Amino acid sequence: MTSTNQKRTLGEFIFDNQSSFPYSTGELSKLINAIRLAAKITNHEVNKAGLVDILGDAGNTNVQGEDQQKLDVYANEKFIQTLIQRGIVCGIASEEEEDFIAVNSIDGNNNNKYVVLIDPLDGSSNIDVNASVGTIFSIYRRISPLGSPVELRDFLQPGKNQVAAGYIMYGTSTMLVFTTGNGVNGFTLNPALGTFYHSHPNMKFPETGRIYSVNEGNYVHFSKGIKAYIKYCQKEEGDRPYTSRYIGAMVADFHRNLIKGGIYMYPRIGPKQNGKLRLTYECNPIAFLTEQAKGKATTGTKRILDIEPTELHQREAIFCGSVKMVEKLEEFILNGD
Ligand SMILES: O=P(O)(O)OC[C@H]1O[C@](O)(COP(=O)(O)O)[C@@H](O)[C@@H]1O
Ligand SMILES: [Mg+2]
Ligand SMILES: [Mg+2]
Repeated sequence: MTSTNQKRTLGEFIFDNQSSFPYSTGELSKLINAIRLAAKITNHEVNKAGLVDILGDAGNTNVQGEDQQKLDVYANEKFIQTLIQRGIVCGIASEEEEDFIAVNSIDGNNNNKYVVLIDPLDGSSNIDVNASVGTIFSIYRRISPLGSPVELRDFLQPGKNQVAAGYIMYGTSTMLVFTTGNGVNGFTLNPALGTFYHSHPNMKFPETGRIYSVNEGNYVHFSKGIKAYIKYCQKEEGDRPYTSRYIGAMVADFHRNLIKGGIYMYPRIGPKQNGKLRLTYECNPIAFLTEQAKGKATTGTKRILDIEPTELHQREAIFCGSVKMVEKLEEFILNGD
């Protein structure tokens, strides 16, 4: 077992891999370093959530009509502040902000190339019960001309245009997992040293698995095909029944399935709603990681990364994980719905 010191740090990894980053001029490295810093600041508060006045409701609702938790607001502020203070992005969009935020470069111009979309605190319903939560981020190169103010279209690009994406998981340990289009790597924070170490190189989904993750409390609202797939998972046959695991934070359910093999599902809930998860800062970054880890991410009928977003906070159904399990689900949807 290589000791901590023998493992590369995240900073070293970014430095060593900078030349493989798309359009590498160092700006993306600085941006990932800023996300690393905001992650540590947020982690510090998450870890002592019960001791400081950061549990519970913040008393406002966000653009989704959801009650904001104090930690949603805190994480949102810390990530936005850290990115703005470093003047390395031209725009930020967040689950907790109705509109995107235009950011000038340090010299006051609009010369920065990247926009960032974030879900500052994923799994908000887990905060008060001390269960795992996360942060999700997605990075694009702007399409509007350099030197001009950032535009909405810079944030509404299809997921396949992402140059980087990742998440931070605040769980039994704190990890940062990300991709820049060259595979997926995971880093674990050594809290004593405040340093992320390269603990999980080249993460890949097992081709198949025995874990399915879905809120079965919504079962009555699921389509025939999805109900049939869940029954298939529960049937005593071959290597089934599979195990049902649902932490209630997409980041944590995804992370477990990435390591063990499995499928995460958040389907449409009845005719009206288009699923719960948001395309631009939840589904797209998780889908990019999934494909980079040799898994599959779909709406059930369409590749998530091919969807052309039309709204900043639009919702999409998502099924992602081990390729064989997602393909089996698609089969049931094709035959059942
Ligand atoms: O309680 P439900 O409906 O199963 O929803 C849980 C899902 O909603 C989310 O909490 C949505 O994310 P936020 O907490 O960022 O709003 C996911 O992390 C999780 O998988
Ligand atoms: Mg979320
Ligand atoms: Mg959130």
